[in-house]
Amino acid sequence: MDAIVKKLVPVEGKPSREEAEEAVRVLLRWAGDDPNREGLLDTPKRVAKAYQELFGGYDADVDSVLGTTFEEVAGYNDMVLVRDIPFFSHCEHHMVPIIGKAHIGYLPDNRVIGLSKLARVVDIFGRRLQTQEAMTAQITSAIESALAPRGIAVMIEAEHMCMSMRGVRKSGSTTLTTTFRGSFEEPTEQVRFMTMVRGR
Ligand SMILES: Nc1nc2c(ncn2[C@@H]2O[C@H](COP(=O)(O)OP(=O)(O)OP(=O)(O)O)[C@@H](O)[C@H]2O)c(=O)[nH]1
Ligand SMILES: [Zn+2]
Repeated sequence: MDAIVKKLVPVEGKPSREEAEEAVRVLLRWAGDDPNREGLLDTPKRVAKAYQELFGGYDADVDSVLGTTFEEVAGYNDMVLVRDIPFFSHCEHHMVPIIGKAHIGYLPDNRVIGLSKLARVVDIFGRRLQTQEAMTAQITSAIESALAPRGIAVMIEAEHMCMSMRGVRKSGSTTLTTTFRGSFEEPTEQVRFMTMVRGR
């Protein structure tokens, strides 16, 4: 797996908690408020803590999450699809939320992975600053590298708050991204994937 997919280590080291809180105070002033008023006194501390959760994907180790695979599935070798995996991410351009769902399908090669692990991978990459394209590719590469399936398909549909709340202000528009690798490069497999994603 390439470096971007693996655990990321900040190049210049992490700032201290105090530095992070001071940065929040600067942004509060930039927004036009007074960081010293009562309601905002604890906000820098809360924001620093929230960032640890919202961006916890930088500290996560994808390889260890995807480490457990198993073969004993009675010869099952057809598509496994986990659809509608909800996620929250943040766009790397504006640092505002991306809200979406991921659908992950793969064709096993005599080996499967725990279903929850697919959702965990979405969380790891979601909890980083992202573009939707990169997140789609990273999820695909991580699973492909851990499981070596015959094929993998990943689709993400998401609303970007940077397009809804600000800028062009088009709320409700959805962006779709897909990657199809291995057997899913065949159009018939792509149709089967899409039919299963959309079917209810
Ligand atoms: N391709 C891609 N673009 C994204 C994603 N998230 C946000 N963007 C876009 O990133 C672009 C950044 O454009 P810039 O012109 O540098 O920034 P900006 O002036 O804030 O752009 P506006 O959003 O148009 O106001 C915008 O068009 C966003 O819609 C994403 O996941 N993928
Ligand atoms: Zn954005």
